Amino acid sequence: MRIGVLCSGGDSPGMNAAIRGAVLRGVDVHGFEMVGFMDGWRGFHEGDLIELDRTAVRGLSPLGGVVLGTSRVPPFEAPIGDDVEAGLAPIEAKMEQYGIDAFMLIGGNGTQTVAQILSGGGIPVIGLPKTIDNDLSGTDFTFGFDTAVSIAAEAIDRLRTTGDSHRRCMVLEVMGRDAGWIALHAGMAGGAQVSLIPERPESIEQVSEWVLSVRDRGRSSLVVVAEGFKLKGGESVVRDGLDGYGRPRLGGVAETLAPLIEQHTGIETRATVLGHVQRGGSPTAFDRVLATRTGMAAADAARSGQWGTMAALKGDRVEMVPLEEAVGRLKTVPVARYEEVRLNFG
Ligand SMILES: Nc1ncnc2c1ncn2[C@@H]1O[C@H](COP(=O)(O)OP(=O)(O)OP(=O)(O)O)[C@@H](O)[C@H]1O
Ligand SMILES: O=P(O)(O)OC[C@H]1O[C@](O)(CO)[C@@H](O)[C@@H]1O
Ligand SMILES: [Mg+2]
Repeated sequence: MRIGVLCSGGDSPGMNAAIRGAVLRGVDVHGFEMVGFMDGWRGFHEGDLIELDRTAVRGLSPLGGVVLGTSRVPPFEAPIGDDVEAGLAPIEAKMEQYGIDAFMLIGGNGTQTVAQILSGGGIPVIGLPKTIDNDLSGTDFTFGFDTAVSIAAEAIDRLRTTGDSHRRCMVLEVMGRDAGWIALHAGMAGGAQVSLIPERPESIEQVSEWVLSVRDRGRSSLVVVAEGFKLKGGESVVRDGLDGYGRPRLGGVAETLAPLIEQHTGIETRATVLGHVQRGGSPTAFDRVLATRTGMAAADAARSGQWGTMAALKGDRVEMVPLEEAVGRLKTVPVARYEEVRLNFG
């Protein structure tokens, strides 16, 4: 069997370790041939691919980013309509040209949606979940999330000392387009006084009240905010331009929030946007292990013909779940998880 590996969506620390895990198990143990398409579907469309063998994946586990590259280039020339067979014909023709029998698709919700479309059309595919946002359903944690949280928690620690020295309120913006997992976990790890998430709008009056109560206790506030957070009655803060998939680019909510907090509290406030720093660099040991196990489980699933599934973390086990479990709805922060931290805001 010859398997094509392809990454799409934003990168996520651990993708290299996942590729290595899949190749070590797939090529060396199961005797597959494996190839990697460069820059996601671009490489597939243009025939830009490399052989993946033990040498190709040497030393990859600690490396951030992804050696194959990733992109949001669309897989299909046009939206797949009712005639799925016709819609997938160009992909099947290319698979034949490259001698590919199956895919391993590494990506988030969008990528796994594509995996499901391919699988629905009879193309053998296995999904490997990644996203720093941890918003993919069907799995407990995605690799990359732990790394992003560690980086964000360190940023909180650092902002804290300068904020305390100047008696300022510091606002840190982290990623999280639709789900506030990074803000929630980094805020908890760093002891943030307020964590704001996309799932739960708050009013500026409420945020200011928390910041003032911290000041009244003689402390300075650290507010962590997910990029997708909206003030009550407000909209997401967007930057100019669209991402590769045509969605507005988020970012800048901290810069909107900081002057408002300053205005409402009279406390000097500064904003920091952590941005892509939280997606870069070496994965944590946790993410390396999770990613390697994900890759190995995907190779085992290919060996046993479990197509149309995704390698998911369930408790301490990596199990194959149907792609339907992963797509369709995002894994957002449950109300109870937010409420338990909100009780201590301020
Ligand atoms: N419903 C869909 N139909 C066709 N193609 C899709 C669909 N959803 C996503 N895609 C394609 O898959 C690519 C990857 O999806 P997306 O950009 O959402 O990244 P992702 O895998 O969800 O990762 P991230 O966590 O970075 O969002 C998109 O850029 C797009 O080309
Ligand atoms: O700048 P890019 O690569 O489009 O990605 C930004 C997006 O990626 C994500 O981290 C998801 O991977 C979102 O939280 C964020 O909006
Ligand atoms: Mg997505």
